[in-house]
Amino acid sequence: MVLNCYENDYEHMNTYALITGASQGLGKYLAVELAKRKYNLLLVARSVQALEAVKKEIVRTHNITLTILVLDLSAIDASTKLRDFCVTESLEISVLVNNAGFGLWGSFERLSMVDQQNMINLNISTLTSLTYHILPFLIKNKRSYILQIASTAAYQPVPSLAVYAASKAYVLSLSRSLHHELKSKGVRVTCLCPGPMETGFSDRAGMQALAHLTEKYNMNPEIVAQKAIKEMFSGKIEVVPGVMNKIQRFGDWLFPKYMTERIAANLYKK
Ligand SMILES: NC(=O)C1=CN([C@@H]2O[C@H](COP(=O)(O)OP(=O)(O)OC[C@H]3O[C@@H](n4cnc5c(N)ncnc54)[C@H](OP(=O)(O)O)[C@@H]3O)[C@@H](O)[C@H]2O)C=CC1
Ligand SMILES: CC(=O)[C@H](N)C(=O)O
Repeated sequence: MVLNCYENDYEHMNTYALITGASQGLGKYLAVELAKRKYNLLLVARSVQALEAVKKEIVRTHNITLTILVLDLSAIDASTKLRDFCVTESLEISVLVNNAGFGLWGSFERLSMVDQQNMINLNISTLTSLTYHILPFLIKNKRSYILQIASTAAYQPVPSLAVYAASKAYVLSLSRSLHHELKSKGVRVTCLCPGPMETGFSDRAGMQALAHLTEKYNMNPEIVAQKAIKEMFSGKIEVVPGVMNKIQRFGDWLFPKYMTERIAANLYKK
């Protein structure tokens, strides 16, 4: 298998890829793809057991250094704690993957504001502040990469996922701006906009009742991760994996917003 990036160029050897939300789901497979390319890994999530299991699985196959850090990234000081850990451990970071995130399914006024604020803290605030605080590590390298995880939900408002979809629209907008701002500094920014995947997302979002819908369009997160990392190293600004997701993206562009919003409202109605 030909792995793009720099398998013949050992500039990145001994540097780390920092991946948030790597204890399961998409983040775990993104970690595997970077381990294949001989990156050392710093994996961050809340569940120590799940992180330990991922570590055991990866180091069994790949000869890299893998460090885990248990941290609730929805906490306001999480990004500075993570930055301080990287300074204390003298980690050279050349890839940042802001993957940790979750959704909440339900009407805006009925969902808990505390839970929705936590989602904003993780999906928006920590993603932004971690990008800011890790940037100095990335700029030290000749080539570095940032992979931000948004969603196809970024392309249109989704009633019953109102704050979640808005958070992903923010991630997409921020990523596209930073792609241009940071190019001259040797930092390539890519935004991944996947559609539904077979992960723990739906359970956490409380979307079990929509299983008939999500399972119909679910993508394998391992396939999504392979596409995402390949396109990140090729410097692509925006990645929409899967034909159905590309069709949805085209439809969101082509049809009037009111029409696509009504379709989403009916699809995701709780
Ligand atoms: N699955 C899908 O249908 C889609 C998902 N996405 C996006 O993909 C990304 C990955 O989600 P996915 O893999 O699907 O979902 P999962 O729920 O399977 O994984 C989420 C990961 O994030 C971690 N995480 C969640 N909350 C926190 C927190 N407060 N602090 C630290 N880590 C946290 C979890 O670990 P732990 O619980 O141990 O903390 C886990 O490793 C998310 O940003 C999501 O929005 C986008 C489109 C579709
Ligand atoms: C809204 C979804 O079903 C999906 N999890 C996504 O984030 O696009």
